[in-house]
Amino acid sequence: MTKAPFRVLVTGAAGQIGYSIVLQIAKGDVFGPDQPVVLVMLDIPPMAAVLEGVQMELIDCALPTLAGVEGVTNEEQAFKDIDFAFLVGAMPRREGMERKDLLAANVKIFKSQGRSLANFAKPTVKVLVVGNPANTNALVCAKYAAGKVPLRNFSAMTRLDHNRATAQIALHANVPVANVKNVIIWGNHSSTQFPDARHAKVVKGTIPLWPPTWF
Ligand SMILES: NC(=O)C1=CN([C@@H]2O[C@H](COP(=O)(O)OP(=O)(O)OC[C@H]3O[C@@H](n4cnc5c(N)ncnc54)[C@H](O)[C@@H]3O)[C@@H](O)[C@H]2O)C=CC1
Ligand SMILES: O=C([O-])CC(=O)C(=O)O
Repeated sequence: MTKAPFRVLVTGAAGQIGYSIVLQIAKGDVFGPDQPVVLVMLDIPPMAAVLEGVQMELIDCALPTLAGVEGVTNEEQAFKDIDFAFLVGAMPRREGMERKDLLAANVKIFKSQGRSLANFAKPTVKVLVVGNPANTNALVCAKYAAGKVPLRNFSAMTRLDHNRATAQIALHANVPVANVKNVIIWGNHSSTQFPDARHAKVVKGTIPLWPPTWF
């Protein structure tokens, strides 16, 4: 591979989501089969041994797109010269909680990581915030990285809401999900989210099928 590797950070790499996305990034599903990546995985110090296990598993896969894999527990090393950041590491909801109930625990993580983006990352870094409440954390992170990393480089992961709405329409209409188009999601990745199916297009065989009777 002739391209220079991207340095890609995944935080919370020892957790549920982090563990499932690192392989997809490492094997070329995200940046393409001819783009090498150096994967940098950050977690908190008590998770160092788990992180080392994840690192060993990735090395054992002998993936041609994986130019290097580092497991670290401090932000300076993690954010140094990165091109992309997947900010997953944060507390998840427990029973009875709303995503906004995670603010107290999680906002401080994204303040600190915003500062680390400003201090250590490439100014061209692109950042996807997954840790909840994702939209608020993305805003906090962007605010603390301001002056170094432009606001437009930050996204919050709300795609899941769009996928869920599309999949539910497909289930109700009894069609493959590929037959559902133009679903829109408004609002936050929270209880204020609004799946908007008014402009959706659903096709069964060759027959347009919208709105169905149950809508
Ligand atoms: N935006 C979205 O669509 C979704 C967001 N989420 C959110 O993603 C986050 C992670 O979820 P899971 O992987 O299921 O949780 P998890 O608890 O399995 O993993 C979280 C990991 O983050 C680590 N961590 C905690 N503080 C950290 C810090 N300061 N720096 C680096 N790592 C840190 C933990 O040690 C743990 O390994 C949660 O906030 C969850 O609510 C979950 C699903 C969908
Ligand atoms: O529900 C949660 O807490 C995790 C999440 O964001 C989702 O699955 O949409």
